[in-house]
Amino acid sequence: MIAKQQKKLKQGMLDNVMRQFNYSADNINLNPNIRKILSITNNELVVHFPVKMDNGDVEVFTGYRVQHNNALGPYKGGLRYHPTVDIDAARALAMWMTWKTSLAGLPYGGAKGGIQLDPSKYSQAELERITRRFTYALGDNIGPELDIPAPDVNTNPQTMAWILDTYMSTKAPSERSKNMHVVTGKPVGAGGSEGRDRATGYGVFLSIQFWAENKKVDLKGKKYIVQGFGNVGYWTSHFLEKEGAILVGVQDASGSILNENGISVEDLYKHTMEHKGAVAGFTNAEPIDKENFFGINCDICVPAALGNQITANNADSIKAFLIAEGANGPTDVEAEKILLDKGVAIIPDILCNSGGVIGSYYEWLQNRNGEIWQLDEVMAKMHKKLKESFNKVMKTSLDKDIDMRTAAFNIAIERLEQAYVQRGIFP
Ligand SMILES: NC(=O)C1=CN([C@@H]2O[C@H](COP(=O)(O)OP(=O)(O)OC[C@H]3O[C@@H](n4cnc5c(N)ncnc54)[C@H](O)[C@@H]3O)[C@@H](O)[C@H]2O)C=CC1
Ligand SMILES: O=C(O)CCC(=O)C(=O)O
Repeated sequence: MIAKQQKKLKQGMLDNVMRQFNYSADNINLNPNIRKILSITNNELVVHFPVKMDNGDVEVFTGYRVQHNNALGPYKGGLRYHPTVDIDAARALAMWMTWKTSLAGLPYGGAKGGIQLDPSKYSQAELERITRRFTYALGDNIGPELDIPAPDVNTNPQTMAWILDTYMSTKAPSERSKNMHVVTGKPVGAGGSEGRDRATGYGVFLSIQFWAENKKVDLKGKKYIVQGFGNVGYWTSHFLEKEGAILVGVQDASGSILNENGISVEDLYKHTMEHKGAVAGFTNAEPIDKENFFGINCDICVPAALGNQITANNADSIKAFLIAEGANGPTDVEAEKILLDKGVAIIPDILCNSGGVIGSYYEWLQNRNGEIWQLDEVMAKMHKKLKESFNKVMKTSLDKDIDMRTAAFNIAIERLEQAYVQRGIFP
């Protein structure tokens, strides 16, 4: 079952990001030499490392870190713990990171990685040992000015704190404090930044709000569904609810639920905290079949789980007029064609979920400069930065009469092209 799902995600995500890239490269007539460079990853690290389990047995795990491109700055991107993590998934996700950091105007490149495992099968103590061993195995292939990991699916501030602690333990005492920015998304008490916890969801919410302002749509009373109720799904829902939008459906790994009259975001969050993160069993909503989730009657759809969730198989059933991609790569190329033909707008992942890496950048800057910023400062900076990105994408989309994903890719790739040309690699 896992092997089957893995195959589907693996083939889909890399194929998807390459098709998106090539479409945009054709659209901007990208320098063919730069197309060659950007089509392939710079470095790929696969590590196998043994870890002692609670019962005394040893298990060997496989971890990945793919560094796609660093033309604009150090590699940056999350670590995912999931059975579907493999080399192609890491390649695809690393590539999306390069476009995302470029679009956001950050001094970063793109990377991604993780471990192929189902974390629900391991105790907290085992996850700590797995993370520490993985960090040792990565060694100096990560570093505060080289490659800076962050949280992704099934990793969190605690995971980042273990990585930081392990990485620091490999450095001389006098060097340790200089390495605080080797990871972002840390707990605030361990060098993290105020606001990084909500950064991605806040960015998804702001993207929806900017889009709504642009199209003169009032978010109050609009119905929305969310796939994934983890970090991104929860915080997006939190901000949308505050704006008066109504959550009517949620799907996560445990099941799918519906209440056309509205689901309280905070009540559902409380339920998930008491049920190992699962939405299943929430009493103020009814369970529905997994297959019917994307067809729920709503205005806005927020995929905030895994890649390739909206495909040619379900795109036609979508009733929403707006898809805001909280996840990376949730919509495949075939589905996107169907949706655009139907007049559905899509705020693409590399814009929509870029609040996360923008929040990470602020954490990295604070660590690097010995500063501590207040929450309102971080949120205000994030708002300004996201608005700039959003406006650029919207303007390009309207001026050139292209969809928002192509506009976002064009801006991101042109910035990279300019960097290569100005550095004189192709005189
Ligand atoms: N955490 C971050 O800062 C960022 C995350 N993202 C992307 O957002 C997405 C979600 O990430 P997080 O919220 O951080 O992860 P998370 O681990 O906090 O939550 C993941 C959620 O997805 C659900 N899920 C897993 N498999 C599923 C399936 N087959 N069907 C339906 N739901 C499923 C889980 O039950 C959980 O609710 C990922 O695509 C990630 O790459 C993007 C930018 C930044
Ligand atoms: O915060 C970061 O550095 C990257 C987060 C991430 O993995 C993503 O944006 O997909």
